[in-house]
Amino acid sequence: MGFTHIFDHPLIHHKISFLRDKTTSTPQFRQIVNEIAMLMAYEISRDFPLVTTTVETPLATTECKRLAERSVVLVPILRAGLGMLEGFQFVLPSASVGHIGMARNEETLEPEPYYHKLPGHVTEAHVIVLDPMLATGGSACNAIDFLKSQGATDITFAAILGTDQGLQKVHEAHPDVRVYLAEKDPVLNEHGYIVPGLGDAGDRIFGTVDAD
Ligand SMILES: O=P(O)(O)OC[C@H]1O[C@H](OP(=O)(O)OP(=O)(O)O)[C@H](O)[C@@H]1O
Ligand SMILES: O=c1cc[nH]c(=O)[nH]1
Ligand SMILES: [Mg+2]
Repeated sequence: MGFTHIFDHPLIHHKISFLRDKTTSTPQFRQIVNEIAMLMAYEISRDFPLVTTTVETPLATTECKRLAERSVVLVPILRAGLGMLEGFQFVLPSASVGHIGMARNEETLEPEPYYHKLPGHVTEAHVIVLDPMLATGGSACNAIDFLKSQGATDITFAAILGTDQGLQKVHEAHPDVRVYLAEKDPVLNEHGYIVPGLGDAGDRIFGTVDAD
């Protein structure tokens, strides 16, 4: 089994309770998704490598530690993954951003990719894939397959809610990929939705709950 980290932190539990609440408005939902993303970024970056640099303070010359340039690429899976992007960028402002567009077919639950744009240095960087929902794991695996086909070797997947089914699928296909979940839920329903979950993350982030 690959690496899984499930957060157990009061701030994260508190914030997720508002995401689950069906009365939470779209602006609030979007704000809270980004707040959780920011907290996740803090933990995910715990082991990031540092380079030494020389800095002139107002008083002296000193050696400091900084993250290497171009060392992180954030890859939100459209649409819902975009909801986590600002939170990660707040903590990692120098990270480049790649995009993968993917929509799950509502009948088959199979992911259908429709767009991709990645920076060239995805091959050397630590790639963090963002998507609030890890349900069957199909979208995550498809995105990771694509990233590896483009030369990515160092990949982390960050989701707010996930299931055992999704985790198992990712770890079986990609045992080298680290998975971070803010919380884990017990089941998927017959439509592939996480239960109790929070509904359709993309629709709640972008205000399209009433779309066709
Ligand atoms: O683990 P899976 O079973 O593949 O399901 C998870 C996927 O479903 C949702 O996207 P959706 O297809 O609703 O697209 P959207 O982000 O445009 O709403 C979610 O954001 C994941 O990408
Ligand atoms: O519960 C779910 C499952 C997949 N995608 C979502 O947005 N929500
Ligand atoms: Mg959706």
